[in-house]
Amino acid sequence: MSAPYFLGLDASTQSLKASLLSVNLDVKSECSIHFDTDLPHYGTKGGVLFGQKGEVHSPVLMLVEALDLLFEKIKKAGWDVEKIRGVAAAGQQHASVYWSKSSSSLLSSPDSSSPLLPQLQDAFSRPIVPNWQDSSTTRECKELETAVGGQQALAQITGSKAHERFTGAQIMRFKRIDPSAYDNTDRISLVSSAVTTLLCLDGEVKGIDESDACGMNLWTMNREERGWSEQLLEAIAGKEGAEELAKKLGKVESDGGKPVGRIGKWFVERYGFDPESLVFPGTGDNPATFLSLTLRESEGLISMGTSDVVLVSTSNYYPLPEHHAFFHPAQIAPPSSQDSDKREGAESLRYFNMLVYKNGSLTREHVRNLYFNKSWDAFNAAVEALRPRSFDDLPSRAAFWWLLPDIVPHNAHGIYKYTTDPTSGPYFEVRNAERVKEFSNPQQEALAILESQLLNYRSRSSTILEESPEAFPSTAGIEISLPRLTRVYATGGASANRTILSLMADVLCTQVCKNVDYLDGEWRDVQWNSCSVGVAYKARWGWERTQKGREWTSFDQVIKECREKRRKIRGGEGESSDLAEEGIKVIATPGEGARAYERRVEWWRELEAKALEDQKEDEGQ
Ligand SMILES: Nc1ncnc2c1ncn2[C@@H]1O[C@H](COP(=O)(O)OP(=O)(O)O)[C@@H](O)[C@H]1O
Ligand SMILES: O=C(CO)[C@@H](O)[C@H](O)COP(=O)(O)O
Repeated sequence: MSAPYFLGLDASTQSLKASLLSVNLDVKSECSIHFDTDLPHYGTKGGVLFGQKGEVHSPVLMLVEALDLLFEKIKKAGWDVEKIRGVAAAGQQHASVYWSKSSSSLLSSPDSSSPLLPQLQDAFSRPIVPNWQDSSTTRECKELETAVGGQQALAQITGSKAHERFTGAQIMRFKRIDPSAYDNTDRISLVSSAVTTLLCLDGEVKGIDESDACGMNLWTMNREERGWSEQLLEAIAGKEGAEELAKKLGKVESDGGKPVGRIGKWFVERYGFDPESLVFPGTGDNPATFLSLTLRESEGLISMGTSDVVLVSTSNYYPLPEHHAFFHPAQIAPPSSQDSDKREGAESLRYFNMLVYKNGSLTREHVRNLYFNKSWDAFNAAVEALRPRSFDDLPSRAAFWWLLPDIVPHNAHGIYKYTTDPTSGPYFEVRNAERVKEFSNPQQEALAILESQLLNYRSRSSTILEESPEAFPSTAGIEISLPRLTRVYATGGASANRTILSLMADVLCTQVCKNVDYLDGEWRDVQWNSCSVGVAYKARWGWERTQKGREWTSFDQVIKECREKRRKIRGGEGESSDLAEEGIKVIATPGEGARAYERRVEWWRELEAKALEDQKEDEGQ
């Protein structure tokens, strides 16, 4: 038998992507369908349509048609699909898909001579998929929090306070505005489990993955009684409807490496897939990205795409209203209340925590365009000219650029810039901060936005790590006052910028790494999509566990073994002290400037509080 391949899909807001990986996790090929341009007849912008009162959604049939097009494209590109032994899907988090009562028969044996789109027209009870940008459910969020005793209580149960985009509030609103369509709904999926269902096409709507379920405000994360929260089901569907809602939500997959089926006959007959190819539970886009870098305890991932997302790996459950707590997406977890198996190889529960910022790349781009003639080179030169280089070089300006109302801090909105005088002493410095419209030198604008964003990630990740002893050790002789991430992995478009990554190493006082590939004799930043690759890693892990004697092998172990094999294949070429491990390069380490930033976290926190006070005052006027 030839070496197996693995396939990862990523159904994100703007596109459907696929990555094909070798058995040692080399990315062989990628392709994608872009909703706006490849499927223009749906009229989406950025993959979505905007409705009334904060509604943001996309047509569910667009996802089905995208799947049809994606596999046609894969066929044209000549991918060796017959070698694929494992498949898994990632999907935008929180967004939900509603299956009709006839879905099960429509999903059981589609005709392989025809695409899926015409065959699944009646498979859905709701024509739209509410998108994560939807903000129409403020009323429902309040009701969910009230039902359990407030924000902190809901975060304690489900890992997050109520959020408009989370699925619980979305289902509650759907039931309120269209009760008959809700009644006609047989099952509710997340996007990841809907795509998993479409990969199996065996008549069964597949269970939601437990890590992805944490983005619903419905799943009890408490160690002893992990399961759908009765209290929250009742808040949504009433006492009489709670059981039915639990049925609609179905089973939750708590072992992300256990097959949920085989690739559908439709794929075998139409495209030549091997009928033995296994399908593993799908997961959310963020959990999938988390897997592409195999984070250890207290390490972090900072993704700088359209939005900035900070993920922190922890072994303790630490829910707070400002961030989201999720289960690790690839662990052999102890069984939940829904599981009947025993799991001798179960690991202790692991988590990751997530902070999501709407003001990421687009906001940085805005500052670059405003002051640096749309040039990242000019922006970077300004940062390099002014950045702190010693213990005493304390920043004396801060800029909060909340062009969009942000998620963290909740609803922070506006532009707030301050200068302070470090010689005036800690007590007076922030009190006497001067609010300015612009800094005296435009160079300061570049450094100020980056410092504020990075100090934000430094400050809030340290709060998440308060109970992690690993996060305290000093680094490079720099004395640490707050717990810190022991390593950061950077991904997303802005991670191409070495100046940003170098400043990140100083402000977060830690090593910054990236995924790299060895190509034509040198290590280069990878160009692949972390999310579909991360979920293909999961399929690779799950497949390994189907091999003799490997049933309880952990995800981290399998990835480590694959990396080791790749190193051997490289045969000693490209060995370098910059490699943190195979395929992971250290891009930046904290320099002298870190000593200055280490003294500025508290100062920044006070300035952020001041900016929020000023926002309140401005809005009151
Ligand atoms: N050299 C650079 N420096 C800073 N930001 C950059 C650079 N190159 C690209 N970006 C930013 O990356 C963003 C796109 O990131 P990407 O990860 O592709 O986003 P998404 O996956 O959310 O569409 C752009 O908005 C751009 O501002
Ligand atoms: O809402 C969140 C996380 O809570 C977003 O991170 C979405 O999960 C983003 O999906 P894509 O834009 O990548 O499709």
